[in-house]
Amino acid sequence: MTDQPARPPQPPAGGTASPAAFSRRLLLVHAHPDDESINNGVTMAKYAAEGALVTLVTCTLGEEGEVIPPELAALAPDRDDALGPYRARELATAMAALGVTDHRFLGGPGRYRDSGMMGAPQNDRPDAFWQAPLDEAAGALVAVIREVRPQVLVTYDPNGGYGHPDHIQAHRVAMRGAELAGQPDFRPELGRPHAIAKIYWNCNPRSVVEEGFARLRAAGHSFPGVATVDDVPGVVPDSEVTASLTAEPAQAAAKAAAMRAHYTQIAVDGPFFALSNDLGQPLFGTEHYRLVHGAPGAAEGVREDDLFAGIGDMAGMEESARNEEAAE
Ligand SMILES: CC(=O)N[C@H]1[C@@H](O[C@@H]2[C@H](O)[C@H](O)[C@@H](O)[C@H](O)[C@H]2O)O[C@H](CO)[C@@H](O)[C@@H]1O
Ligand SMILES: [Zn+2]
Repeated sequence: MTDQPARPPQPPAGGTASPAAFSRRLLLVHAHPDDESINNGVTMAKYAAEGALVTLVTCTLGEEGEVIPPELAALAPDRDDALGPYRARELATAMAALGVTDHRFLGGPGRYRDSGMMGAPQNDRPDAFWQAPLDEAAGALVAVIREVRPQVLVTYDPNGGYGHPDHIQAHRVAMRGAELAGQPDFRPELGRPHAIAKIYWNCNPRSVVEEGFARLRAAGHSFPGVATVDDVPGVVPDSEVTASLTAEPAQAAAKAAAMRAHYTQIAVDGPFFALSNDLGQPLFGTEHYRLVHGAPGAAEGVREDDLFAGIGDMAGMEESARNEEAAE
């Protein structure tokens, strides 16, 4: 984008500059602290370094997670139930590693609680994200969308990647929020309507996942076991991938550092990692997407290498909208 500032707008101490100061604005909606780094660490680091506004909305604090380090076992939900605030701090550290300054919890920290894995009794807690009325939760996201006014939204596929209730609900809330944010008659007190130009779902091309496991099996690693292709979220035929972003060395390092920051959830060993199930899996330096809304910015059959591709002509419209806003 030729109108990128020479230096990205610098946020005021302890905060983020106004969204209007950024010509490119990316919004990501995730279920738990750690999902953003696992799925989009390279993407977030790339756009933050390029001066775009990267806004992360995390829907829960991850209160029902397992705890890897034995010395932190007391944080667990069936012990001190103190994992949520701890993971919020892990997330802040991960965001610093990625250079992201705008991260929020949907409805405020603790508004929606981690629902546990599908079928767990925690699914039925009244404060579980899985129980949240869709338009209530989507309304909280509309407030963010109308404030930030992103051109690009990233979230999960309808299965949440792997069927976790919070991931499925995060998908639903993200898609419903994008729909409602553009409707003038939906809660006008939340701000001017905003239509998001492009929406992507996270995915992993099967050939890349299979190659990653071949690397893992061939390499030495420290994990007690190895996951399978089916354990990786969002595996799709290669042909369904419409965008791929490959890390520069700095972004690969930032992603690994961000994943390490989620110390209670992730163990990183070079180009591999494991969750609390101790099953090694590849740490991907290229992140892949399916465009599900908006015009592709590359020719038919050619993968985009930039999620903002094709939005260039939107910049002028956004600029005039900002000028109008400033004149009001
Ligand atoms: C990556 C992700 O979405 N993690 C979730 C998930 O955690 C998994 C869960 O504890 C499972 O029982 C383990 O075998 C697996 O290793 C974990 O990754 O679900 C948690 C509870 O909802 C959630 O807090 C965590 O972020
Ligand atoms: Zn998750």
